[in-house]
Amino acid sequence: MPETDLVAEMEAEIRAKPVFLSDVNAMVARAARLVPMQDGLFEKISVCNETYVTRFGVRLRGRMWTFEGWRAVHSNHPSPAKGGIRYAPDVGVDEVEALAALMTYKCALLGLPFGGSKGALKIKPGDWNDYELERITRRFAQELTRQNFLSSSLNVPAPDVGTNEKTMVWIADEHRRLKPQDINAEACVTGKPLAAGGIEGRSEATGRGVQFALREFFAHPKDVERCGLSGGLDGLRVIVQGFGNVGYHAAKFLSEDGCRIVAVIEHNGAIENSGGLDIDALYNHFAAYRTFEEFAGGQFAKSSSDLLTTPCDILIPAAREGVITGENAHAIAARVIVEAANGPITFEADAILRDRGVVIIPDLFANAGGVTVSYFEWVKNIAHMPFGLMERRRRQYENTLLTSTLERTLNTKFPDTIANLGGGREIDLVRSGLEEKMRSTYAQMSHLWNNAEGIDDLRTAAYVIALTRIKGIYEAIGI
Ligand SMILES: NC(=O)c1ccc[n+]([C@@H]2O[C@H](COP(=O)([O-])OP(=O)(O)OC[C@H]3O[C@@H](n4cnc5c(N)ncnc54)[C@H](O)[C@@H]3O)[C@@H](O)[C@H]2O)c1
Repeated sequence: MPETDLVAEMEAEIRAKPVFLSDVNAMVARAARLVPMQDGLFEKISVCNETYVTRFGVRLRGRMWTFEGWRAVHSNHPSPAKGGIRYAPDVGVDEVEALAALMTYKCALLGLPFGGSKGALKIKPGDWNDYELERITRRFAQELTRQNFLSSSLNVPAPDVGTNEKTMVWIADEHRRLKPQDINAEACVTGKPLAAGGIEGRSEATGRGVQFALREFFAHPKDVERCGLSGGLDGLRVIVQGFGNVGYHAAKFLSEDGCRIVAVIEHNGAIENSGGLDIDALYNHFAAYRTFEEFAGGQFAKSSSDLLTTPCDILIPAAREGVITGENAHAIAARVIVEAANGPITFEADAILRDRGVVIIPDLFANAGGVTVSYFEWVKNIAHMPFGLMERRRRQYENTLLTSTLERTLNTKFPDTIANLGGGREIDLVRSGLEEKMRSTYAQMSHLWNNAEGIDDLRTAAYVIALTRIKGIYEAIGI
């Protein structure tokens, strides 16, 4: 390509992509003014500790291909650092560092014992078949292991945009081969398939968390009043952008709660139905054709970018960052925006929406279901025991303390039945554990929003809680 074309292309790329990291830092800084800290501590908290960049070659299709990847560790005040790995053709270091920073604040907000990290590989997954993706992923895992950016005690990735449980199990297997002496090697990554060290409910977890986040919001009538809505979720019109892991599960669970999913927006077109889309039928169609075109249950629209501003009650961006900007924020019709994606609203748009009374349920809370269930998976791997079994063992132990002969006999003869009845199945434990985390976290955020001076929105409330916890850790450690 001639050099002038290359420069024009780079300029277009910079214009097209807002500086995501500055948006995140500006939002955190707004909240940091409300958290008293010793001089210089906020700067230490907000910078990214280290970013590893790798360029490695893989021989495929008769030639050498060079791939570029990153793993950023924003913080490791508690270790391991935790955060997904993204495969996308337009990803860059700014995006990875911004996402790593969000992980720090998300884990602190939810009270999970992790620092923040994120990784990415510049690749279009659809250009490669499974065999090729496996070879590329294993090579990436070798680099991360070699540099200590992959390990159960230091740095634990998970799925994100363009990656899934297959990607995770390739990473885990490659790491295990390189570290055969590490009894916890399996816990070097979460989001694995159930048959290979995963946990029930991880693939649905982020969408499930979005559902729980909205349920909690609607369980607080005073909060709901602030955006001009009333009542519950039943019958509300929802638009979802992105129909991948997070968008699909969020749409599915919210339609089960009685919401009408009136539009789903993808990168190559959108589908609308004012009466509500059949999400499972849409999922099957999209899985088969990778487009909504010719789906019988709705009207297809080729141009999808302006659909974010279509009338609805709840808007759920679940694709990429920076989709609601200073340009379209004035025209958003939704009264509630749930940030299922990381960073979908720019700093500028955030201010416009707040002025307009739109309630934003912020990313560090709304999409925390994924990392919360990842935490359960990591604990399960480290403990080398499935949760169902842990629960049964606990009940067997309790049984020895039971006084009634009948209870003792039932517990001994039918331990599975009793464990299942009491929520001993892994999926029940995962769901109830997640629900409890989302409920207690929302209650703290809502309390600050309604009572603390200077906290006028849920995002600031979330960051104030996260920063207060992180500050407490730094002060306790003494550095
Ligand atoms: N997977 C998780 O557990 C998890 C956890 C927390 C946060 N997130 C965040 O949720 C978002 C989505 O992640 P995912 O795991 O669902 O990814 P995914 O790759 O499974 O799905 C993303 C979907 O968005 C679509 N998309 C991309 N650009 C788009 C655009 N401009 N307009 C409309 N659709 C577009 C893609 O075609 C794809 O179907 C990301 O921001 C990610 O960081 C994911």
